[in-house]
Amino acid sequence: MISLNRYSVLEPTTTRVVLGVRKLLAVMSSTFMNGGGGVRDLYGEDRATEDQLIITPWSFSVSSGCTLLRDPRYNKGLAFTERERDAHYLRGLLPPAVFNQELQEKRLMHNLRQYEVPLHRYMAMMDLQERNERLFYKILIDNVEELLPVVYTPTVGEACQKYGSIFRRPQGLYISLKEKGKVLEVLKNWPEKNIQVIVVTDGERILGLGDLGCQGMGIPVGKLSLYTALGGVRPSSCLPITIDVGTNNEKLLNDEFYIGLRQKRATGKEYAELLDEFMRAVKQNYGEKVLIQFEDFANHNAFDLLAKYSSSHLVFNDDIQGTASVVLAGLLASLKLVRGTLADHTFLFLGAGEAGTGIAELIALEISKQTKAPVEETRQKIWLVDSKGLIVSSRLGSLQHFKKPWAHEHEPVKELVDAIKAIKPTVLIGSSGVGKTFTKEVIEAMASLNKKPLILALSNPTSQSECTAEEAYTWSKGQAIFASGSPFDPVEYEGKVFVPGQANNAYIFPGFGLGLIISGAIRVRDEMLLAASEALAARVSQENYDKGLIYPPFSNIRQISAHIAANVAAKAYELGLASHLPRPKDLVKYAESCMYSPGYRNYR
Ligand SMILES: NC(=O)C1=CN([C@@H]2O[C@H](COP(=O)(O)OP(=O)(O)OC[C@H]3O[C@@H](n4cnc5c(N)ncnc54)[C@H](OP(=O)(O)O)[C@@H]3O)[C@@H](O)[C@H]2O)C=CC1
Ligand SMILES: CC(=O)C(=O)O
Ligand SMILES: [Mg+2]
Repeated sequence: MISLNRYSVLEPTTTRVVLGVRKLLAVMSSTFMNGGGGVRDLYGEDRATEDQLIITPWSFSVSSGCTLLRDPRYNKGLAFTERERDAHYLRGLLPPAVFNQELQEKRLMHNLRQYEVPLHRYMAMMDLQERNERLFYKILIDNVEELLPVVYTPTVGEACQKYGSIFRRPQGLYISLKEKGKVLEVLKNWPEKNIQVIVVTDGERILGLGDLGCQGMGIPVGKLSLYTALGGVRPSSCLPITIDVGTNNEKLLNDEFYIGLRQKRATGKEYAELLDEFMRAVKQNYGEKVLIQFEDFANHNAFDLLAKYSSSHLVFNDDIQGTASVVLAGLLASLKLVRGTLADHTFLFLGAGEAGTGIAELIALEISKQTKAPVEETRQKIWLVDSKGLIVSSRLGSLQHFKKPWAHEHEPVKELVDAIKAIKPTVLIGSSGVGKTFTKEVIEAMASLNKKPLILALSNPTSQSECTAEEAYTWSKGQAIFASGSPFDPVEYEGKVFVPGQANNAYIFPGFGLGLIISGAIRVRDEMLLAASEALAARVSQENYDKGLIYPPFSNIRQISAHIAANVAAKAYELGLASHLPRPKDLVKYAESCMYSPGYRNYR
């Protein structure tokens, strides 16, 4: 198998065929000139580059034998055929049996199900990803509903909390303050050159678990595995990154197994400079069309980073924009169950941060689009409560900028339940990161005001959910339409089975990103988020509605992602932001055809 290896690790015993010296030197020099920019000398032959250092000498080699078995991208384990075992020097390195991929999948799923501790399943999945990438994605795609809670929320939250203890092999790129001034060089250490999506965190707001510093790496790794499994983006073009500027988490700072910088978080100029260097280096190394997804930054940085880079880079904040799009989709779908239009509803949020205000703004934009009323007017039916109570105009002077548009005229209200009584919302959305805040009194208040209250408990992981599915259905006496950020099992209440939906941005970002990639989009616009919501809402079937669901099951997610991608791409073409021309006629088919397929390939 031809793979790109570091020149320094080439050994005659592990690499049987090395390309000719001339070609090797040429490849070594290729594209890896120092990033002064300007000169694109692929083979290090121009006078203009003769004084530049080769930062990373790469070489092509042909993997066989143990090297092949240890290369997760090409390893097939026991699925190597007799012919492949002969041709690739594998004889004796594998036991005699040949298992096809389906049998491997069956065996692995059987083994995974033996683990009773979710974290052990997570670790087994990560081991598989590092051992046999195609098998990892095949079992994730084929068993998505069972494995999503393992590689994603809630288990990924626990994995991040214990990342230092369970750390085996590094996944993704770590860029810390130590690398300030050298970020481009760090990017060049990553072996893949054709990167299409980067998910980056600084670890400060990991799910609802707070500051986990460098251990937040589990989130970009998990999100990108969903980009591939759910959205079909090739794993080789995905790059997880953690920016380590320290942590204010004392527990981690005192933990001997903590893997990050042992210092308090850098802020202000020092933080901004590292982030800016990173953003410039990404564009320089991967070009204009690489998608940078910001994930789990604290809100005091998240809004500013998005605003600062949205006009110069292809950036997307999943917590603000992806969450908004998924919730709007659920609301649009719910109109089949509660009737009326979006404009007929009144919305109350517990939590006015990235998720809360992001969702609020997209709802306001959609109502404005539907009714032609100005967005300043459509915001009036949307209310938010933060840790200090209802956001009202008398608080304007002390509010963060992203809360100001929601400061409506009203007397101050401290408690959520009192806000419900005063505002009389039809929809209650939890985005506070604080568990158990939708108390019995809260749910009962919603049920007393509405025949079918819509209750979304978005906070992750499960421990931070505002209420459980069982609480929502029982306390509302079966009236609630309920969905949550982390999954809950179906609930039986008075002889009826209620199936809760999962309102999680995982429905949106994989298809959204694919849509940007296939159209060659260069910027993200709100209209694309609305297009994604509409595509997702349209995938909810009558059968789903009959069960009280406002989201389709994840089992169809690849098809759903293709429709989301097609709608997003169509919008990119319409807005003149697409660069892949001509526009494919059938965007759904085109999106499907671009999706990564994890089946093993035959080796000659
Ligand atoms: N389901 C999904 O797809 C997604 C879920 N989430 C989840 O949403 C949660 C919040 O994320 P995010 O918006 O980014 O976080 P932020 O930190 O940006 O916002 C949290 C908000 O909750 C408020 N808050 C905190 N404690 C309380 C309380 N006791 N009562 C009322 N309000 C409170 C904060 O108030 P103040 O401003 O006063 O501090 C702040 O406004 C997390 O758990 C995250 O996992 C996030 C993205 C996607
Ligand atoms: C789902 C997600 O992005 C979050 O909880 O932060
Ligand atoms: Mg997130």
